[in-house]
Amino acid sequence: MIEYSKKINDLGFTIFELLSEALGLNPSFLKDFNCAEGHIIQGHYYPPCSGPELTLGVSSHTDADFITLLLQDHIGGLQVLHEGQWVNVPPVHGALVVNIGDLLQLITNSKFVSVYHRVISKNIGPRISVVSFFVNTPDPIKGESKIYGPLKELISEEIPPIYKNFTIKEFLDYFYAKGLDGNSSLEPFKL
Ligand SMILES: O=C(O)CCC(=O)C(=O)O
Ligand SMILES: [Fe+2]
Repeated sequence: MIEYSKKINDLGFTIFELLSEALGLNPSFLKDFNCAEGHIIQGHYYPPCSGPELTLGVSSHTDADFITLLLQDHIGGLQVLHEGQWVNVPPVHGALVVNIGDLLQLITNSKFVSVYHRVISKNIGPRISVVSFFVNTPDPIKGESKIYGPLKELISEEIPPIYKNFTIKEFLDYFYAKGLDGNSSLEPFKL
């Protein structure tokens, strides 16, 4: 697990470099902005379900982070919302899914958009997935919480900010209080 975590960390840094370049910024920009500072790894276990049409593995949501790197096994079940339709994300051996999270949407002023996804239930399994969230968390000792908002490099008179400045604590408190209810965590942070 430690080896996996190190590799995912390095991959995350590379993806942040590519995303920074895609935004026309210095490759180290998003990393220097502490986007990869907190790395949370979760293991999910989905037992086989006798009535899969009656429930979901994980309900529709967007991730409350900058990016997510997701490893799913051969069972499948992950779906993304594309043009109003749920589309299967078939498992590809050795491949990771990269999702944009809400925090990247906020700081890029919606240049990158977080993706709604869910996991359907199946009567086969169990299904196992390992999910790595790149997020900045409040300092556990000092309690300090970084302030984020649309990057000044990406806003101008023609492209005004869509979101207000917020602390990571405010954002995460709202996300955890709201739960995965299918609504966007971005609403209260809109200007
Ligand atoms: O298990 C999966 O494939 C996805 C889980 C997920 O979306 C999440 O933990 O945020
Ligand atoms: Fe998710």
